[in-house]
Amino acid sequence: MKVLKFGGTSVGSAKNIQKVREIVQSQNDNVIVVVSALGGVTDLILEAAQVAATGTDDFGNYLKEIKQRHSTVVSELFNGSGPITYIADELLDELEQILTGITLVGELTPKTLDRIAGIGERISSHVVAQYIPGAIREDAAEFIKTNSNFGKAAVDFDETDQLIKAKFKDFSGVAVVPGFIAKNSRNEFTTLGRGGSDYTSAIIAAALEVEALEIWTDVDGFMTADPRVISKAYTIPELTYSEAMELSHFGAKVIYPPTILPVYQKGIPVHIKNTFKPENEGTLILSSTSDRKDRPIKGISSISRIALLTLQGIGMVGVTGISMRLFTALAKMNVNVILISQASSENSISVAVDEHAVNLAESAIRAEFEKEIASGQVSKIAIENDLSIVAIVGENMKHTTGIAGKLFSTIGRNGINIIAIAQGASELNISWVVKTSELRKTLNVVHESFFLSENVELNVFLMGIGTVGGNLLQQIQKQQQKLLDEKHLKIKLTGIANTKKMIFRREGFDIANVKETLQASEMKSSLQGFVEAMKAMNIYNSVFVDCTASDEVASLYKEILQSNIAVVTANKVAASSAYENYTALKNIAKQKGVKFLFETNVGAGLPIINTLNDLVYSGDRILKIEAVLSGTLNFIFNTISAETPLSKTIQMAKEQGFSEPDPRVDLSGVDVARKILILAREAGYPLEMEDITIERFVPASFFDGSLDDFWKNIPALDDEFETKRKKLEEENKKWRFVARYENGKAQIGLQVVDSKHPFYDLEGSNNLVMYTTERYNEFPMLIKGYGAGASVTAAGVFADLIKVSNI
Ligand SMILES: NC(=O)c1ccc[n+]([C@@H]2O[C@H](COP(=O)([O-])OP(=O)(O)OC[C@H]3O[C@@H](n4cnc5c(N)ncnc54)[C@H](O)[C@@H]3O)[C@@H](O)[C@H]2O)c1
Ligand SMILES: N[C@@H](CCO)C(=O)O
Repeated sequence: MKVLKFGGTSVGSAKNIQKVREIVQSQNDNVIVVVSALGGVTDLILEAAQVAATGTDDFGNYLKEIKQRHSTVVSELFNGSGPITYIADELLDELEQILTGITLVGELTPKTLDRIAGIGERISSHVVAQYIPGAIREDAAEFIKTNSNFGKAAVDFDETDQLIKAKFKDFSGVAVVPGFIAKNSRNEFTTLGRGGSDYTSAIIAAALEVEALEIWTDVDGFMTADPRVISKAYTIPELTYSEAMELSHFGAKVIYPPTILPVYQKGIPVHIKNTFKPENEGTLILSSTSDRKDRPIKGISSISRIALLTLQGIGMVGVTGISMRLFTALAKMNVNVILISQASSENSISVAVDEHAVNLAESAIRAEFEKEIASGQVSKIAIENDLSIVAIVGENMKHTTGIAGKLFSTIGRNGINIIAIAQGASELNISWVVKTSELRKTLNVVHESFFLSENVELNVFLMGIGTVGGNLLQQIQKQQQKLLDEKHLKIKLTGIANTKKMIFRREGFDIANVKETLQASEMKSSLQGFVEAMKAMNIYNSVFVDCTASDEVASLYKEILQSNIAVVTANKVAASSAYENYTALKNIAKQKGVKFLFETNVGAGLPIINTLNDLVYSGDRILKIEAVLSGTLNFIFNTISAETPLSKTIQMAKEQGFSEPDPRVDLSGVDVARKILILAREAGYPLEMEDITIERFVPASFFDGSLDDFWKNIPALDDEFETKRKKLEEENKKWRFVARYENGKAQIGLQVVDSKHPFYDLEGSNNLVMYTTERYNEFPMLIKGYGAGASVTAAGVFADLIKVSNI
């Protein structure tokens, strides 16, 4: 035998009741069907009663709607005829009479309310019983017996179990039973509390020790998190009774928590199923589950509209009875305590309560501790509003180390402040309090970090869509699906700006037409505006990508990192700024637990900085760096010829995307100076730009004036360079612009190399770096390859981005 319970939505319309019939008829077993009232009817009855209690007869509108709901369903299912019409009318007349009575006396007692609260179930059970061929209706009030705590009566299990067993002793077929209602020993109607139909079904299931209890509802079962917040939330296939209980308490309103106890005691499996998608597996609740041990967390639940009350005072330390008095005071006022946190110092106790109860709770505590407040033993009763409680639940957390560590470091890394924490020794649940404004981010972060989300999300805010930024967009677009399919990494472009416009979208932009979207945007670009928008969006796993060459943009990193947003940058300005600023950025990143990555600052996509870091972190010491670090200059010296003069090669380097937006930065040696400075710093040497000796090969006068002046004047150097070039060619030598670091000193300049020199054969825009280290001593380590260009640089930025995601 099985017990099937159908909720309000499942019996909410004629169409839905047809589905219920299909489900019941598809069972190859005897079934007891427990039903709720038609969706929304119980609320209407309760509201009508409240209105009636004001002494007016304004309940008419509610009554009309209640009657309308039932008559629509009855007429659609039974063509408006048959015995059901009389039964429904009779019960609705009973409701009307009692509501009229309430109006006359102008008072509503809990007992009277219970007299009518279950009328919806009484009607719906008749409707369903008559609609399923061969089904009989049984009245729950005859066999579920309670005390007289109207509104939430306690079940007398001894009597109830006996009555249920007697009632269904030789039962076969289909019986339909109203949920929620019961009677006391005086034969008066009582109710089992809201959500009580679940409870009814569990009481019957437990008494008869049935094979299974199925709760049919309008969702697919317990989800890993609230699907309205986490789009990636999915149905949890199996839960233990304790896990289901915890998740229900913390806001997952799939099942009414007391339901669990009777079935848990008898070890009866509970299956949560969706009436509207019966083919889905749903959630199975059992004594022990067969799920994966590598996922210690089953689900995340949350409750909003929480207030935290903190009772504080040095005078509380070591004094017994404080907690007892606190909780007794709250209990007396019927204030439900949702979370408790007390530090071992005992100088404060925090309790989380429903926001609506906070004033009541505060006055109860003030009254209780009046004397201690007056004497200063209790120094403060602090109240914080607009909070939420989040809880992770999972039996596999027990004795698994590192969960709390991972949880709180992930939350911290995303800049979310934790206000209070509670974990019971059962290790089944860790709960913590955050500001409600941080709730969405918290749920996302936790869902993702415990692999409850199938995909890791990376939210990208890109500034600058020129040569590198533009190419990066193309690469992300091309690779997006593959990363999602194979690496479960979802890269979302959530913000983008050029110098004119900026746009933001939490759900991410379609990269295929993001440039058009940006152009059509009305939002003017503003640096501070961009940062403020990122902060306001407050999305977890956010990364700011700088593909500009701007000083102003680089000056934003501090604030960005401080907001727990990672920074990936192709722009060398920050890492080559004052040493103090460079270290400050690194420290903020470290302190906040977010990444600050700039691999493309040296050698474009070549792994020059990462390799250096690996050497240093593994205990090697960098003794000497010799390198060709300018793609532009190497290209120029490889391209210059009798037909292609210096000025032309500079233009070509610009056109091919090798040079800086302003090529004077390359020609002046500034770009290379920045690079050797960054390498020296990453090698552990605190160098400043002034410490670098720069030997220029283009006279300073060419860098005075505007960029236009530069382009106009530069051909004046062509002849001189051609003469020198010819001579070099005859000697079979080449120019290389070389950077060197050794013994705390760095210098850069033009060098003539012969064919034996390792830099001689460095083609095109290639770069080459030689690290002489303690380990790579006799034969230095060499890294060589394209040192500039849109696609390789964008690829390097992309690689840094992927590193941020930690996949
Ligand atoms: N091109 C390369 O081979 C290469 C290699 C390594 C590193 N880099 C670095 O990458 C960065 C970009 O280089 P690029 O070649 O793409 O230059 P680019 O001139 O093609 O693109 C830079 C873009 O940034 C935009 N920009 C500038 N200031 C801005 C602001 N305040 N707000 C929004 N957008 C702004 C510009 O409008 C431009 O579109 C530079 O820092 C450069 O040093 C380039
Ligand atoms: N302008 C730079 C780009 C790479 O950093 C170069 O030519 O090397």
